[in-house]
Amino acid sequence: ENEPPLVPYTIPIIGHTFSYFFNAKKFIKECREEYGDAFSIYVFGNIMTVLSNEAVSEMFRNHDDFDFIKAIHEDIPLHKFLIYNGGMTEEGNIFNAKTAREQFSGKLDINMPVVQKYLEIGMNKMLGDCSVPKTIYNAWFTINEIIALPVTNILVGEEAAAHDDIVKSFGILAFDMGHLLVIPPIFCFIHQKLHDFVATLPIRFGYNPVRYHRRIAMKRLRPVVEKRLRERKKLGDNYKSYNDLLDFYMDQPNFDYSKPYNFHYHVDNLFIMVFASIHTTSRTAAVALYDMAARPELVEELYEEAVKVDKERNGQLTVADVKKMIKLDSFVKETLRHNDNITALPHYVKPESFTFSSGLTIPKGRKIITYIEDVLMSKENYGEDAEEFKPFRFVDQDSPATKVERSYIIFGGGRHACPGRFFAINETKLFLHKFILRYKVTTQSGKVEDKFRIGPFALPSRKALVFENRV
Ligand code: HEM
Repeated sequence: ENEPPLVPYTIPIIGHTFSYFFNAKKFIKECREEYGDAFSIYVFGNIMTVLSNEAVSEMFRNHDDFDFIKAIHEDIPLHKFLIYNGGMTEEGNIFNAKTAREQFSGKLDINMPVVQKYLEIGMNKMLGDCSVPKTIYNAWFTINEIIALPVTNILVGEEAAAHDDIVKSFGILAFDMGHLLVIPPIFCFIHQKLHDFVATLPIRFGYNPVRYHRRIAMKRLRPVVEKRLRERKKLGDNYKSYNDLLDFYMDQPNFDYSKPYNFHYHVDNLFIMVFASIHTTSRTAAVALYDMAARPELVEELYEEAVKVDKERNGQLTVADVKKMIKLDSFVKETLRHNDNITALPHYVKPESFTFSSGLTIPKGRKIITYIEDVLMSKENYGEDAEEFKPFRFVDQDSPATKVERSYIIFGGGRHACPGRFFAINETKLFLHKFILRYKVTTQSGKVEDKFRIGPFALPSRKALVFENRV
């Protein structure tokens, strides 16, 4: 009773699947105009409730009533790959959130010099000298390799991260798992369990992308852990902690290297952080480059700001200096706002039912998804020109890219809003800062490139970017 309206459909079983998958922008917009903040559609054999504006804020305020983990496992069966820690669990997620908050975002002063040093090394390696212009298709992969280097250093320390294989492995881990996401849930038309069966078929035939990555991680991390255990024993209280996640895991009360598979458990936890931290930030940095590439006037303004901040510090920036880059911050926020996903953040209803303040009720087990485009492009919050790309929209607005607001849900909202966002934004800004000082980038076509679309979701464009040294 009193459920959000179910949008009518004509073809049984198929329902709205085609409109949602091939024409999501128009279809969801029309539904929203007709049915308001909450409505249900029938896709891939299931009813899904789409939420916007106030209904989204209510969902974030009552986050404990909504299950994100079940929705993630449905798309990527992490629990089947990460066999030693069970993938993402509620308990594990509390620990991962604490890890991101304390070890990444909470230690920016210590982490940023590491990021700075290795971004420069990564850029040298992957882009290097562009006195002869370099054309790169699908630049996300290149940016991802650059970003993987500083993050791997923060995850496992300089000694292990000196090995190219572990950096490469951490960089591509999320892409390897992402391949499985491409299996569309067509079998859900028959039954959800059939989809689960098909999605996990590669594993049944022995394909587990994590196995290869685990082998590399074990090979590179074991000698470092063993060395540190010896140091800990010898130095006792005088042991000087290393500033990396590996040492943090070694400090945990449940770390016991002598116990079989205990280290595997911690490596699986590490993989979740790899998954959460590299792919997300490299995607943001890549989209920002594509956004910059067709807007030369924007780059020149950012360049002026970059030179000013850089001169004051002779190239060695502190967190306070990164904060001073207000134009860059605004640009990064605008890039994130224009991420072009139509829907995002699927969750499942946990209690018997959930009732919104509007009186609409959804039952236990219902899948919900936010109409993120509507929230991020809301005229009410961003004005009449909400849909325009205005890079300096947030300058002097007391609205940094990290600030979670009801109209800016790129990092989620409420108690479970992304705890890694301070690290992510600082790292992205540092990447762009170093990049702008050294290079110029243009799209090969000379126009703004559209993102690469998979149904309602958007990924960085795969079109060519041309990189040149700044003279
Ligand atoms: C631009 C980059 C990033 C974006 C867009 C992003 C986005 C998000 C979003 C939307 C959520 C909330 C999911 C929900 O509502 O249930 C989230 C949660 C989370 N993110 Fe991020 N994230 C980014 C970077 C990072 C980084 C760098 C880390 C780790 C250092 C990280 C770690 C986490 C963790 C652990 C959670 C779960 C928090 C919880 O459930 O309490 N994220 N992220």
